[in-house]
Amino acid sequence: MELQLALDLVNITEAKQVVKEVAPYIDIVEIGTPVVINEGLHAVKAIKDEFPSLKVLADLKIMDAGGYEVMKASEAGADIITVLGVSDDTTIKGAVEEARKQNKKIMVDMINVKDIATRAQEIDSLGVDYICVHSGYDHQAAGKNSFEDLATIKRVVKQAKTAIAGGIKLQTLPEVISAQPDLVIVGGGITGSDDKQLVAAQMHRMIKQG
Ligand SMILES: O=C([C@H](O)CO)[C@H](O)[C@H](O)COP(=O)(O)O
Repeated sequence: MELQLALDLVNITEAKQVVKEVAPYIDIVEIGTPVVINEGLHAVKAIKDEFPSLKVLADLKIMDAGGYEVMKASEAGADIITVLGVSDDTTIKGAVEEARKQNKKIMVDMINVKDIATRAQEIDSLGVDYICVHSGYDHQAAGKNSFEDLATIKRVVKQAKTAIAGGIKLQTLPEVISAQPDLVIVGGGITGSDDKQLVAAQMHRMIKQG
C-alpha cells in the first residue's frame, strides 16, 4: 500500500516547502487540480525537478483530448496523470495509448460516476493503471465519503490498482486500510494539520504496516 500527498490549496513555493517536510513519508506527490489551474503545468515541473526521486501525479481530471493532455503533462515530468471516469471511452483509450508511449501511468478518478461497479469494470478493461474512488470537496461538504465505493471496486476490478481519495484523516485511516486499497490519497488530512511531518509519519507507519 502506498501514500499519496495531495497538494491543492498552495502555490509552487508553498508546495515545495510542504514536500520538503514530508518527503520521506510519501510515495507520490499530487499536484492538485486547483494548483494546475492557478500555476499551470509549471507546478508539476517545479516539483519533479526539485524532488526527482518522488513520483509526481498531475491531477488534470481530463475529460476530453486524453492523448494530447497526457502528452503535455508527460513533457512537464508527470509520472501519473488523472482522467475522469465519466469521460468517453475514447478519451480514456487515448490517454492510455499516449501514457504507454511516454512510459507514464493513468489514474481514472471515479468522482461523480453513478454506477461505480459497472463503470469500474468497463474502465478496468481499457488498461488503465489505477482506478480511484473519490469524494470531492463538494461531496465532503455534504458529509459523504467513498468507503463503500472502495469495497465495490476492490470486488470488481481485476487488473488496475485501486485507490481512494477524499477527506481521509488520521482517525479514518484505519477503516481505509482495512479495505486494503493499493493507494491512499490524503490532502487536507496532512496539509491542514499543525504538525504535517508528524501526521505524515504516523500515516506512513500505519499504511506500511497494512
Ligand atoms: O482531488 C481533489 C479535490 O477534487 C480537489 O482538487 C483532492 O486532491 C482530493 O480530494 C484529496 O484531498 P483531501 O480531500 O483534502 O484529502
